[in-house]
Amino acid sequence: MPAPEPSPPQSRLPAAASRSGANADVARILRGPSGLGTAGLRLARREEPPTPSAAAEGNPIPGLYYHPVPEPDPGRVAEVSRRIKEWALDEVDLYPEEWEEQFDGFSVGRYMVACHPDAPTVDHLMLATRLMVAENAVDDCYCEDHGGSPIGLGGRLLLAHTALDALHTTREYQPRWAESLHSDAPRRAYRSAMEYFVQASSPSQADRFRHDMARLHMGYLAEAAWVQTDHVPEVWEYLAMRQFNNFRPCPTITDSVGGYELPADLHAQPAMQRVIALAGNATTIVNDLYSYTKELASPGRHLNLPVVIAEREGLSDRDAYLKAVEVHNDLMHDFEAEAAAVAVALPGPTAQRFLRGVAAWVDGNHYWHQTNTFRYSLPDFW
Ligand SMILES: CC(C)=CCC/C(C)=C(\C)COP(=O)(O)OP(=O)(O)O
Ligand SMILES: [Mg+2]
Repeated sequence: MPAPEPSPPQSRLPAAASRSGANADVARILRGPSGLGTAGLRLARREEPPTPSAAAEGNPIPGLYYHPVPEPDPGRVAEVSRRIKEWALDEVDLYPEEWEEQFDGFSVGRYMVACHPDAPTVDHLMLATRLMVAENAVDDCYCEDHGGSPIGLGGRLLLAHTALDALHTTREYQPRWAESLHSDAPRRAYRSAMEYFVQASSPSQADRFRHDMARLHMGYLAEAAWVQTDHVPEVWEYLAMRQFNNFRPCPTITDSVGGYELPADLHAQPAMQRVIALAGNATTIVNDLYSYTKELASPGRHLNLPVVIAEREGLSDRDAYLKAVEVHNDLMHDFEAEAAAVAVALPGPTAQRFLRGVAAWVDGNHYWHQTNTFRYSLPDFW
């Protein structure tokens, strides 16, 4: 007899936000209350309503479900940008001069200020910014654009992971490991960014981050294995890989960056885990859609959702891209419905703030992808 099919994990919490008719609840819970006297309950630091800024460059993908954000505070962006460059050059010797334009074009200051509107200080924003830069250094130098390769990736990633999750070994071997953490830019960046993060977060928040980074590294390895064997996975298999090769480690530090802690037992609730996974998946498919033309232009076949749908489902490039937009939109709607249900089931202020922080990260991530015209451009499908 065939084994029963596992059912998809569903929230056991009250269905407070079924898709129809719940938009107002979702908006209130994820973006904060509106109305007289409620400004202090919202995440955004400034008083302006969250309307898209006239200054925002780049066009949103037609038909994409997303929420515009206010233009990130220019004073904060300038200060984070200044400090992150100082860290990259003076503390971790991150890149050679030739890469400066790309470092600047990445606009990590604008990215992190947009994603963390409730960070109490620039020091808090720097925690996220250093980690974001370090994560991209590992992706670029080990996996992709700047000398990366699937060959030998497992060994490189594992050793870099020890910059986040220390090696505990004998006196004889400990010094060689400690030295190794200074031996290339990705390891220097991971080590330093993690040191700052550990100092500012609780042991449980640091461990949550290590776990999310192990997930990320596992995702990189699956992608690399498929590249090595020129394998195009089925669409659901691709989505499984991309759930790990995913932005998840960024929204899940929203509480550390906000200067508070979501207790481990609330973070571990299956319904909260589902919300986090859906948010991470939606943000990562946003990357697949905005980086589509960049990845088409890169050497070899770069797997992303539209490419996999076209290949596996026999659709034209355009139809596959439009289907990928629908997949993203479904993930976003599910994220919002499940987050609203969790907010009802866990009504304490910390869980609510964490959920709003994750939603703010989702919206800021879309903003950054849309407006980063240095890095991304849309295909000509409309
Ligand atoms: C910041 C972070 C945790 C990144 C991990 C995974 C990752 C690099 C992405 C989700 C971005 O995807 P991709 O490698 O396709 O990036 P680009 O399209 O090259 O911007
Ligand atoms: Mg991409």
